[in-house]
Amino acid sequence: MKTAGGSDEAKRRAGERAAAAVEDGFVVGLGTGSTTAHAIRAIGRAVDDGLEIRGIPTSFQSRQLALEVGVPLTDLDAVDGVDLAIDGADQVVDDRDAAAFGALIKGGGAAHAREKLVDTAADRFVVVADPSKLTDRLERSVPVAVLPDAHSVVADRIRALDGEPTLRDAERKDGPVVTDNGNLVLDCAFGRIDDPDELATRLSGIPGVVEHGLFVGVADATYIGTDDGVEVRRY
Ligand SMILES: O=C[C@H](O)[C@H](O)[C@H](O)COP(=O)(O)O
Repeated sequence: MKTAGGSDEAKRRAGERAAAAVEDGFVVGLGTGSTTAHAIRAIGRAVDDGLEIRGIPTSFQSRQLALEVGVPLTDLDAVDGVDLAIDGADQVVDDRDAAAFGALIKGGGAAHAREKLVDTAADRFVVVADPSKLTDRLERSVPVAVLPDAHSVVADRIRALDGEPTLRDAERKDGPVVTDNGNLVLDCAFGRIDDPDELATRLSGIPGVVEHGLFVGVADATYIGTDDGVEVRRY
C-alpha cells in the first residue's frame, strides 16, 4: 500500500475517529490510502461486534481490505444513497480565511476518479488526515486520470494552462501506472494554486480527462489526527 508522510499513529487516530461516526444501517463510502485503511479496519471490528452496515469501496485496495476485515460490500447502483464517506487526502487547505478552505488534492494512489464519485454521492464526506497534509494553499501536483489514447493531447492542454504534466510511472512494472479503471495518470504541477475552483473547471473541460484530483467544496469536515488527539475542521 502507498504510504505518505505523517505518523501512522496520527493517521490511526483520524481514521478511528471517523469510523466512530458510522451508525447502524449506514451505507459507507470506503476511501483509499493509508489513513482510510485505519478507518476500514475499525469499521471491520465494529461489524464483528454487531454493527450492520454496507461499504462501497473506491479502489481495488479498499475492496480487498474491506473483504479481509469482514465489511459487507455493495455498490452505488444497489443503494438509494451513501450516508457517510470517509477518505484521505494528499493536501487540505487549512486557512480559514481562504475561499478554498477545505479544498483537497487527492489521487496520490491514483484512485481519485472512483473516490470523487463516491465522496460526492455521500450525504456527509469526512476527510481523514494527519498534520503533514495541511497547507495554506494547494501546491502539490494535481493527479489527472486520462483515457490512454488521450495522454499526449491532454498533456498539451495542461501545458497551455501553465501546468507541467508528468506521466506517472509504475513501480515494478515497465511503463505507466494504469488505474483500476484502465486509465493513465498525469501528475500536473501548477505551482501554488490560488483558485482551485477555476482550475478544476478548466481541467474538467479538457476532452480525454476522466477525472482530476482537485476536490473543491466537497468535504464536510476533516479529522486531523495528531500525536495526542484529533482536531476537527468543519466546512
Ligand atoms: O488515490 C488515493 C487517494 O486519494 C488517497 O486518499 C490519498 O492519496 C491519501 O492517501 P494517504 O492517506 O495514504 O496519505
